[in-house]
Amino acid sequence: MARNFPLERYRNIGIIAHIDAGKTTTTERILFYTGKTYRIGSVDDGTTVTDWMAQERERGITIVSAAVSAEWKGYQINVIDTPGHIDFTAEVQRSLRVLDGGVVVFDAVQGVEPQSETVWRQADRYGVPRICFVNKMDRVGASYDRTIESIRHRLGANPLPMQIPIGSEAGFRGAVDLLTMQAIYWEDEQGREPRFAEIPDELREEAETRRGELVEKIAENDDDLIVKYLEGETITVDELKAALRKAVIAYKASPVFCGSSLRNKGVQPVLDAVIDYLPSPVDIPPARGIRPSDDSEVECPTDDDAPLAALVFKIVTDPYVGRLAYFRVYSGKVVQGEMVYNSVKGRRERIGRLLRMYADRREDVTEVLAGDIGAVLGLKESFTGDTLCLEKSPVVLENITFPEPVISVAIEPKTTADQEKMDEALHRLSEEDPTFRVRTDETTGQTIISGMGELHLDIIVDRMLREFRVQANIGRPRVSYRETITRPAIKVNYKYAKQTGGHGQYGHVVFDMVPGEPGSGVIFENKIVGGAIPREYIPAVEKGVKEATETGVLAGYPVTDIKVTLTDGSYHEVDSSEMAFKMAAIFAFKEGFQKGAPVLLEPIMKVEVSMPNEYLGDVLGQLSARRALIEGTEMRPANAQAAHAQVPMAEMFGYATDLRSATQGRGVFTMEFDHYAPVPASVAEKILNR
Ligand SMILES: Nc1nc2c(ncn2[C@@H]2O[C@H](COP(=O)(O)OP(=O)(O)OP(=O)(O)O)[C@@H](O)[C@H]2O)c(=O)[nH]1
Repeated sequence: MARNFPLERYRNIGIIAHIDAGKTTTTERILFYTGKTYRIGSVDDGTTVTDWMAQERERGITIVSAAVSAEWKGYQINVIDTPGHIDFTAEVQRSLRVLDGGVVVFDAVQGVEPQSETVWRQADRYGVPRICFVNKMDRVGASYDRTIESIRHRLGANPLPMQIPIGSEAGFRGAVDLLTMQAIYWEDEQGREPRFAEIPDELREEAETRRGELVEKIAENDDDLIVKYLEGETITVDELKAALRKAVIAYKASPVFCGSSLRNKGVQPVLDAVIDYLPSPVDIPPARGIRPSDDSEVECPTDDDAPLAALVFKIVTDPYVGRLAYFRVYSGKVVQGEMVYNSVKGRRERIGRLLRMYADRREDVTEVLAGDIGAVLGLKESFTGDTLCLEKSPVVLENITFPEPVISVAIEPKTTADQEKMDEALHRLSEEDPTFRVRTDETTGQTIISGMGELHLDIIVDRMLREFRVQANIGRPRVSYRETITRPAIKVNYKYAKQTGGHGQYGHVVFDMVPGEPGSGVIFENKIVGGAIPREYIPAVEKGVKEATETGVLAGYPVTDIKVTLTDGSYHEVDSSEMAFKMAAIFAFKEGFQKGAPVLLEPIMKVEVSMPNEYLGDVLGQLSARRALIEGTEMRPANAQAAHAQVPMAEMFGYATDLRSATQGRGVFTMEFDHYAPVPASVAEKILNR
């Protein structure tokens, strides 16, 4: 099958924003103007297309990144929806991983907000070129210039204003395009037919000055243009666009546009800018992967004829269609009916029905080519982060790293008859969401779910009810503590020997256990030389270690940041078994752990609170009472202050309510996991006594 469009005419983009900046409304308008939806959706009526999940509609929050395809002026634009709420940064991360460019939406009243900073930094990390859209120009207090200033100062970015607004607040009517020096007005109700006109007299001088500044800034980035500029030669609009495109793709500049999605103004120039300035899959460096046989690095060129390399970035369990895996093809093609190889799981899978998702329909396709995004039904073993490739030429694309869940709650079905249904529902939800985990507490037999915050777990419980019809009670949220050792335990020696009737059980291991780097998890290494323990028993020893780390010795929390090295041991010709070696490993681990001066670790969150000036004292007081380490404060526009702090997760429950009452509802905060740190002794004692 030929491509719908040449590869240079693909754009894989995300609409990135902090909560409530208008991402969903803007996405809606994009889908509307690109002609794939037949009426304008509205977040406030709960009729949007991308917010298809019921509770998203109710809460007005976009949770799931659906990938939707659209067409604009002969280009294919794949829009990957990204969530704005901090509890879902894992969703943001995994979508950023497969995007080639982003449209960052700002609220013209609020300017840069804490969450815009978080996602902006993440976009830096994943190397996503961006254009900016200053939305909500119709609101009272909207300011295009102040928003651009905050992009420059707070994000340290290089924003280039491409327009100036015409009219403001309720009188906002259109914009002056500083490249073409034309005025654009949106006058019809749906904003479908922008009217182009002369620049109004009162804006002409400002437009001239700002065009001069813009041309200089663009020319600065291009050796040929700067010469022309300095020599006073005319530079054409096409030359300016070409130079700006290069600068955007090299992360040197971000063009800025203005509008009001809700009032149907200003969206088409953003679509034009997506085409003009954001990269196609061939403009970005090829993806890199690892050859599993020898760990060598391989390049995955954007080429349909190269061996397949595709990344699964999203699993959605659709109650009607089934399990849908969204993937991005880097090299080669995914073909319906063919076998592919999941190199992370080491499994073969058959590609079932292949779909391209539009806002209002699904389209069956026979193949998805390099640089494109698709969805497949029927994969059984493949999850978010897995690579699909060819068995004869396996490759593992760089996996997506997700933060560890920081809170957990016990959950039980309202009726015991629902237990099985609940287990199934939780299992499926955890497949979709790598930051959501399910486990059974060994001592109480309770089902424990863990996630990134209270809202995250609320939504899981809500989805269980709606999509799987399981009612559940949940307990009080608890912090996900961890356990580790602080001192090495060398030559821990354990001999597991049992004589039961005829056959005996014999396994003997010697371990060195040392504290690991923060964030290193559990590492097992086999250093036995010679045949102290036959090779076939080593996996059983490793399994025993892994099992022992699942429930720690101090208070049953998972163990982390520890390195276990198997150095010696012995076996018995007749009585040794895998079981015996596993048991020996479990007992040795427990013994060594006690010797290693074990401590409890707690998750420490990076918290940023912003509020009007007059509440700063109260906010800092509240934070200090919550064991916060205040890192600093800074002035924000419009008489606001921001406080940065590190606060133990345990102290953050109920913070939203406290902050609201201390600031008369005007303070907002964001938090994200930062690191694990030892719990102070006095606090640890209380937790251990519980
Ligand atoms: N006045 C005004 N309000 C807008 C505009 N765009 C969006 N809104 C409103 O702002 C609110 C948030 O808009 P959404 O589109 O849901 O924002 P979002 O960023 O997608 O939020 P999440 O999906 O929850 O992350 C809604 O009530 C919109 O109606 C605009 O241009 N002007």
